[in-house]
Amino acid sequence: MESPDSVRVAVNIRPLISAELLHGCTDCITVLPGEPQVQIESHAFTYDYVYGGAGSPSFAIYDDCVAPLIDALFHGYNATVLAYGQTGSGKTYTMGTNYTGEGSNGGIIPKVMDSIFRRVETMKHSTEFLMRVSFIEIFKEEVFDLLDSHQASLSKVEGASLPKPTGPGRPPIQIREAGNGGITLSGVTEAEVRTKEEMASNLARGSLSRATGSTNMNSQSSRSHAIFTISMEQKKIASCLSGVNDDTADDILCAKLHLVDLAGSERAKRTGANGMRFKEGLLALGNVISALGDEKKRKEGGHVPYRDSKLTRLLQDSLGGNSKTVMIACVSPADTNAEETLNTLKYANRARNIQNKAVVNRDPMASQLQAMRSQIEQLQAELLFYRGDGNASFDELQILKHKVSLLEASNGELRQELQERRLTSEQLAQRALDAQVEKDKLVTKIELVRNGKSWDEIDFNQNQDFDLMKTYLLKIQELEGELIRVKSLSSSKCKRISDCIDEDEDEDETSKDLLFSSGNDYSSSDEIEDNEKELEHSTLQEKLDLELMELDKRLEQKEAEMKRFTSSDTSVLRQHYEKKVIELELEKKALQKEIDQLRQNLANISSPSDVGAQKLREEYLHKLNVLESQVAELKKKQDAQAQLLRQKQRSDEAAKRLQEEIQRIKSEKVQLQQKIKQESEQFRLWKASREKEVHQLKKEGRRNEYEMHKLLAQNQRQKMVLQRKTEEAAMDTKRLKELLESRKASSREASSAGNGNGPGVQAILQTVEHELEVTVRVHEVRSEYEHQVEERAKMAREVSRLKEESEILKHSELRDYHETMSAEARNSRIFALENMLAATSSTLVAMASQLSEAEERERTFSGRGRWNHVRSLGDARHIMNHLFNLASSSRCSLRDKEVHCREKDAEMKDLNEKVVVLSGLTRQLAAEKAALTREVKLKVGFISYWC
Ligand SMILES: Nc1ncnc2c1ncn2[C@@H]1O[C@H](COP(=O)(O)OP(=O)(O)OP(=O)(O)O)[C@@H](O)[C@H]1O
Repeated sequence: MESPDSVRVAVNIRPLISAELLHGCTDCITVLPGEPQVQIESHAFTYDYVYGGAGSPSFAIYDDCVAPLIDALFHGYNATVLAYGQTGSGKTYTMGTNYTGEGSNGGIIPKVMDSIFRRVETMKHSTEFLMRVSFIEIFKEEVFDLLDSHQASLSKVEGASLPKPTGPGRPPIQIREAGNGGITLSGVTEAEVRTKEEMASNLARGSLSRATGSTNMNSQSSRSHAIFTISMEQKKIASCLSGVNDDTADDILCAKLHLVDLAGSERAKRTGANGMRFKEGLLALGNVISALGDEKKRKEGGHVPYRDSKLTRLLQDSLGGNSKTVMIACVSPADTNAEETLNTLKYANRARNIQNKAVVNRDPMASQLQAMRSQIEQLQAELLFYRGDGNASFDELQILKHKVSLLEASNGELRQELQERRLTSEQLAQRALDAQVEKDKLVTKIELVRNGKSWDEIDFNQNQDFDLMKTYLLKIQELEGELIRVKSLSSSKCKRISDCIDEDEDEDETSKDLLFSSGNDYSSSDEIEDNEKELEHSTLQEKLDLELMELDKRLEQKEAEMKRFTSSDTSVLRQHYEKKVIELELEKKALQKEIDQLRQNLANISSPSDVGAQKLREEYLHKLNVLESQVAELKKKQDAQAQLLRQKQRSDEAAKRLQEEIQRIKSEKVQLQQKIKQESEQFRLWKASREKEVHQLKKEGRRNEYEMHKLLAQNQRQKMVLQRKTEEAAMDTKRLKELLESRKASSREASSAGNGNGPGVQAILQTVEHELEVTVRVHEVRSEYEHQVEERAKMAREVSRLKEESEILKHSELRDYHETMSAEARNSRIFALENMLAATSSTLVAMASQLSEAEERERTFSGRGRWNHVRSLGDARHIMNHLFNLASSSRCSLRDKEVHCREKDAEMKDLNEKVVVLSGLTRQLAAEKAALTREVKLKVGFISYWC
């Protein structure tokens, strides 16, 4: 009978209300005519149904979406209608939660009531119906019973910030998980209703007690999540069963329809609804929808955080469970609400991916009930027997005795099992504690990393951690094995005790085996710390859930036992037996008295020879015999009654013991629930801190990347400058060599032409010209070399600074690296470096211009016009002498220059080596950064995977 049903999603767009029109709001939602598609801004979404705007009229919601659910309800399926949306978007209006019973306000709930009772009316000849309603609200993460008579006096809460009364007058309802995995509310009022009017009055009564307040957007805003539940049990009437399949003849179909009106989903700030904790429920609902809506996670069987809030626990069956569900996303078309509307639409879109698995809810206890009924009948027959004065045998009494002994035996077994469970529970608690200790250690380690411990130190501890992980995983496996053992033990016992084990258990076992095998797979893999932690948490949660389920099952069994004890109204029975014993006693006394009287009469008969007296005597003796046998009979009866009374007393004591055990199980359960709550809270905190940490690491990673890019670019620039300078230095050296060569040649020429005139003078002039050029060049080269020396010194400084930087980057801790002061210092250093580079470039530019000037001068000197300035030979000689002097001094300086050149070459070599070292460091840094980024990505991946 199982079939996967997607959650169907409808969007209801209400018209602009007068307040919005007054504010000049415009419609920002477009509905594609004839298509269930809405468009807002640049986003388009497709749903199962769209109402309002250009879509279908709103009144059609019931026929399209809800009527099929009513059909399903009558066929034994659970169903849910859930209204979601921001405040003032029309949830209450659409659901009709504030229906008072008069007329029809067009909402879904009045139509549901109408439809159910019309249908019941047509089926009443063939089917018996038992209908109950409950109405609860979730306010500040507590569940309250809106139909509880204590609450009748509660008035509406004025203003969203006023708290509702709590305490003894308004006790919160506890959520309990039934053995079959269903959720029940212990002690909630389930009012039996027979007519539509009765149902409506319950709804109106509950609505009056609901928490409402005034917000900026809705004067009558619901500040709590309300769930109106209609439970329906139906059974075919025996006389109408001819021809009906025997298997289903005794079926009792029990189904529930939840009508959910959630509180507004908007951000509290905008509406002024501060201090409300319904957000927690909505947030958890969003997480549940995300987890169920994500196909990948669903296929992988990821953890669905139902336990994060009361709302999600209560809607556990409606979302991804045994229910047919329709979600109605209510939106306002006003452009001022566009952002919230978009959020609602996204939320609703995700909900469409949720797959439910609705099954027909046949009462699993129907057969057991039948057995109990026959037991009651049998007991009643027994009672009749003892009330009457028939002489029937004591077979029934023997049967009763046998039953009591059976019950006592089963009770003993249960007690033993309970003891075992208690032991297991203690062991589990111990293990949970151990896990917590390990967790704390890991958290401390993370803290150490964050607080600046170097990677080397962490690496040093890595082996230890790995061992820790291994022991940890071993523990988990051990725990899982034990759980399987306990579960199999429990199921075999249950089989023996009550013969009522579901097929579901096998399914559970299979799924658990799967879980364990996946756990083993996992343990064999070498995952990172976060993954381990998340898995550990979900395994622990699942284990605790299983524990809780087991306890619930146990509790149910005990309660059923208890019911069996109490079903045959023991006090009445006891009173009857006691009365009977007294009656028998009285009767016995009366008979005894009669016997005594007869004996006296017998003794008074004086003459035994008298025939009359003889006859009378015989008559008396006969009567005496009869009476004595009657007394004996009565005595027997009295003994039997007394035995029965003792038996009853024993069973009363057994019931008392059972009651105590129930109490103990209950308190254990409460403890377990608290433990689960604590565990999930701790995990939530851990997760939040991890997320924060990852966020910081990401930020740091980005900063590192930026720094790296900057340093790399700088390094590249420096390399280029260095290369250029090296080339220039090589060029200069070459040019210097050429100059030296030409100077040598000119001196040779000068010495060979020293004795002649004419051409000799010309040669001298040529020499002078050469000398001049040489001088100019020498000057230029000198200045150039001076610049070079300066530049190289600067470069050397830069290189050593860069090296320092690299050292800092390599060894400094992440935290220091990201402190603002440190970043500022780095920035200023980089800025200084850049300035220096700029200065070097400008020097080079200046040098280039100087060079071009020198070349220009050279050109001028080599031109004809220069000869006009050398008027006489004397001048020329004078100049020549001067030049000779200059040449000799320049020769010396050239030698110096050569030495300098060699020195510079050595320096250049040094510099090149440093550059190589620097590049190595840069590569190392890049590798470290890549590793860091990989780690961050990995962590982000895992966190998003577990979210
Ligand atoms: N389809 C509709 N047609 C006309 N008016 C509507 C419609 N839906 C809602 N309204 C009006 O909008 C206002 C807000 O509606 P309602 O109280 O149902 O919102 P809500 O979503 O339940 O708000 P809250 O979350 O604050 O309880 C009411 O005045 C209601 O009459």
